Parts: sequence; C-alpha cells; structure tokens
Amino acid sequence: MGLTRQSGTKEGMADVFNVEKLNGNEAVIALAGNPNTGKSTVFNALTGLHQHTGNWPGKTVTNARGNYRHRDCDFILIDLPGTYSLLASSIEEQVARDFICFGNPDATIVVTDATNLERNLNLVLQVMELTDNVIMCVNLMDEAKRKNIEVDASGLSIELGIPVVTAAAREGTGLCELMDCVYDVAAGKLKPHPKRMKYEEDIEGALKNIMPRLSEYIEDEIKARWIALRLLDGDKTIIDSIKEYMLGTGEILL
Ligand SMILES: Nc1nc2c(ncn2[C@@H]2O[C@H](COP(=O)(O)OP(=O)(O)OP(=O)(O)O)[C@@H](O)[C@H]2O)c(=O)[nH]1
Ligand SMILES: [Mg+2]
Repeated sequence: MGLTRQSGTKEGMADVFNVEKLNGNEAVIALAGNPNTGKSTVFNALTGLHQHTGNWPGKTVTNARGNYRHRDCDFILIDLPGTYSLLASSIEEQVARDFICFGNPDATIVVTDATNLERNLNLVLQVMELTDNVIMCVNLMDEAKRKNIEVDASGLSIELGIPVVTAAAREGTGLCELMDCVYDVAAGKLKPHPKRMKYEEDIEGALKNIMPRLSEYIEDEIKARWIALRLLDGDKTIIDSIKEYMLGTGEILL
C-alpha cells in the first residue's frame, strides 16, 4: 500500500507516523538520502511495490511504506523524501528529520550517489548525529565505474564508524548485502558506532545545561543531544515537533 500524498502542507506528514505493525514484530527501516540517489529504486526492489521513480529531484514528496521479509524477519520500509540536510528548511526535510528523530526506526539507510559522495556525506553525517543505527548505501556504483570513480567502502566504514554497502540498485546489485546488513543492525548483531562531532567548549557547555532538561522526555542521549543542538540553533520547527510528537499533541503509532 503506497502512502504517498500530495505534500507542501503539513497534513502530508500524517501517514509518516502511522506505521501500524501487522504482527507487532516487524523492524521499521527508514530510507533517507539526497534527491535522486535511488531510494525509491531500492524501496521498489525490496518491497516489490511500485513507488514512482524518475530522474528529476523531489518527486517523493512525502513517503511510501512497504513490507519485505528477509531471513526470518519482517521489515517495514519507509521511503522518505529526498533531502540534502535534516535542518528542516523545507517540509521534506522536516518530514525526514521528524521520522528519524521521533518515529524511532530500528535502522536508517542513507542512500548515497557514488558519483557525488562529497555532497552526499553531509546528510550521512547529520543522520549519524541523530541516531546510532545508520547504514550507508553507496548506490549508482555502475555510474561510478563508468566514470572511473573508485569507492573505498571499507575505508569509509572505518572513517565513519558505520556499515557501508555498495549497490547498483537499478540492476539489483548489492541489495542482498544491504538486506543482510539491515537485518544484522536491526537484530543488534552489528552495532554501528558513528563517529560524532565535538563542538567548541561554549557549545558543549550549553548542551550540558539543556540536555538534562530534555531527559524527562527523551531517554536516548544521542537524540537529546541532537535536539539540544537544534534548540541552540534557534530552530523553531523542532519546538513544534517536540510539542507534536513528545508532549502528546501528536500521535505516534508504531
Ligand atoms: N545508473 C543507475 N541508475 C539508478 C540506480 N538507482 C536508481 N537509478 C536511477 O536514478 C533515478 C532516480 O531514482 P529514484 O529511485 O527515483 O531516486 P530517489 O532517491 O527516490 O529520488 P527522490 O525521490 O527524488 O529523492 C531513476 O532514473 C533510477 O532508475 C543505479 O544504481 N544506477
Ligand atoms: Mg523517491
């Protein structure tokens, strides 16, 4: 069942958190990434659904949800809108950010373009700042090969502290490895240890003041730190999201 809706309004987000589980045991996996990196192609290949794909950016305006089974486990896959960051300067960024932050997925795959890694890594680093369970999928490896671009996946994995899987989703390459990796992360058999930014002393000091005030609502220290950083940024949209998803004025169905 595709849940893509017309967006541009916040109502388009309603389905984002309606991830009703069929048997209660499914692992919820978010698919994030810059526009046009092949998220929907991965989504379609894994779920057998037909989320619209094409080669213009921004067409997955809200999200789509699908199911797949791998080994002995059921998964719910959420195809998030393409974004360059999680700083919520557009409704798409807010949808992606809110789902990763407040939707509590068991793992988040960041699909990246192997021919444009420098730009794509910006989002990877931001997702790594928000959650531990991140997997980087370096997609479009066929294009990279054509352009004589080599990707050192194990080097990247060591530098970032997260699993890195290479793929060419359109031709189906690397998807089994991706599903294996997602399985291992969701099952806790593979524990990513994302390397995180340490900020200047005054910012770290301010974070130490804000974080205890958030701990009443957020157990997860990583998320509390990330939300505190956004508050320091003066990001008003995070306050709306906190009200909506943490203080009971919104509902999260998981
Ligand atoms: N060559 C090549 N093309 C790919 C690959 N994966 C996806 N594509 C193509 O890239 C284009 C964009 O793919 P989508 O799956 O729509 O990308 P998306 O990330 O969902 O895009 P947005 O929803 O706009 O963010 C399509 O034309 C796909 O067929 C790949 O591994 N190799
Ligand atoms: Mg898409």
